[in-house]
Amino acid sequence: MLPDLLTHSLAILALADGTVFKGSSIGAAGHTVGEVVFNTSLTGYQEILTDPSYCRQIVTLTYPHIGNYGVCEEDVEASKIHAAGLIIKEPPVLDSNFRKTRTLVQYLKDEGTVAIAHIDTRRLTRVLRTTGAQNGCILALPAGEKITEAHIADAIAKAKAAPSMAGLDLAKVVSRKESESWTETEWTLGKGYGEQTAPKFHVVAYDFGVKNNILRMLASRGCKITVVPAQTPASAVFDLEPDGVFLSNGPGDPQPCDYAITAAAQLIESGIPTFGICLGHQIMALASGAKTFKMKFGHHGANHPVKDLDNGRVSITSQNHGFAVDAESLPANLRPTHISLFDGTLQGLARTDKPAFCFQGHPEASPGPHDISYLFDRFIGLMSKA
Ligand SMILES: NC(=O)CC[C@H](N)C(=O)O
Repeated sequence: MLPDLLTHSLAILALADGTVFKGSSIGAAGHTVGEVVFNTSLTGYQEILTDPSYCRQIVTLTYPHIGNYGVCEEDVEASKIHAAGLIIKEPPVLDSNFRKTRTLVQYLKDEGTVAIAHIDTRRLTRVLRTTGAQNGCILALPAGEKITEAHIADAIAKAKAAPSMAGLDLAKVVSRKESESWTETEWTLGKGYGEQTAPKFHVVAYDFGVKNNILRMLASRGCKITVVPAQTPASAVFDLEPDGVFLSNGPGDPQPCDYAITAAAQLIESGIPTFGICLGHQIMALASGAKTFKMKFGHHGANHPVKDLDNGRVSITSQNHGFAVDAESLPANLRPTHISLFDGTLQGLARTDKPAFCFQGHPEASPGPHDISYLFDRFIGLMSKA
C-alpha cells in the first residue's frame, strides 16, 4: 500500500485578506472556517488538536514535521478534536512510537477534521504575525479534482463570512452539560512520580472547556473533583460545600461569559480558595473589575518565558491565548504576580483581599514544559490554610 503521503487530494487555504496557499488535503474532505493562529510548539500536536480552547480556530504548526510519533489514544485533552482545522508543512512518510495506534492523517480523517499540508507555513506565519490572527478557510477537494478559480473564490468568500472571535461566547458551547466526578490521575496513565496523595480536598472545577491534564494534576495532588457545567450558578457550588473552586481554560472571548463572571465574583467574595487558568484567569480578572482585550496574534507555543514578580524566577511555559488582561485596568485588590518576557503582558494575578489567584498560561502543559506546575501546589496550600 502507498503511504498516506502519496495519495493525498488537493486543498486550498484562503485567508480573509485574500492570501491563498495551495497544498494537499491530509484530513476529511469538505471545508472548515475559523480564526487562523500559529503555534510554535515542537511536540504535542495531539494535545493541541484536542484542547477545547482551540474551538473555532484553525491551528498552524510552525514546526515543519508533524505526526512523527503518530497518535496515542491516551494523549488527549478531551475526547475529540476541538480545533476547527490543522495546517502543517509536512506529515511523515513513516511514524514511530510503541504506544501509537494510528497515523496523524488517519486520526484527522477518522475525526472528520479538515487539514492541509505541504504549504509554506513560514510564509503563512509571517502573514499572521504582520496582519494579526485572521479568519481563514481550508477547502479540501475530493480525490482527483483539480483546483479552479471558482474554488479559490469560494474559499476566500467563506473566510470573509466567518464570524470574528471577538465577542464570541464559546465556553458554554464546549462545556459538559452534566456534572461529573473526575478520578483519573497522572498515575492512572502511568505518568506519575513520587507519592500519589489520597483525596483530602473537594474541588469544584468549572468546565469552560477544561483540559484533562488540569483535572489529572489536581486529582494527583489529593483533590476529589466535581466538574460542573459552565453555566452552574454559585448557589449550586455552595451546596456542594467545596474546599476550593477551579475556573478552567476555554475557547472564545471571556467578556460575553457573564454567567461565569457573576458566579466567579460570588464564589471569590465568599472566601473559598479559587484558582483560574487561562480563560479562568481572564474570568477571575473580569469578576474582580479588570478589563480584557484581544491581542494581535496571541500567544500559542511551549517556550514562552514568564517571570514570577514575587521572586524573579523565570519559567518556560506553555501558552494558548488570544485575549489578555489589561494591566492598566487592575483594581486595587488585584495584584500582578507574573509577566510575559516576550511582550510584557500580564501572566498572573492574585487577589490581595481573598485567597484567589490565576495564571494566563498553562501550568498543566502536557507534554510540558512543567516549570510552572508549582501553581497547583500553591492552590493546595491555599486550601490547607482555609
Ligand atoms: N486557553 C484558553 O483558555 C484561552 C482563553 C481565551 N479563549 C483566549 O484565547 O484568550
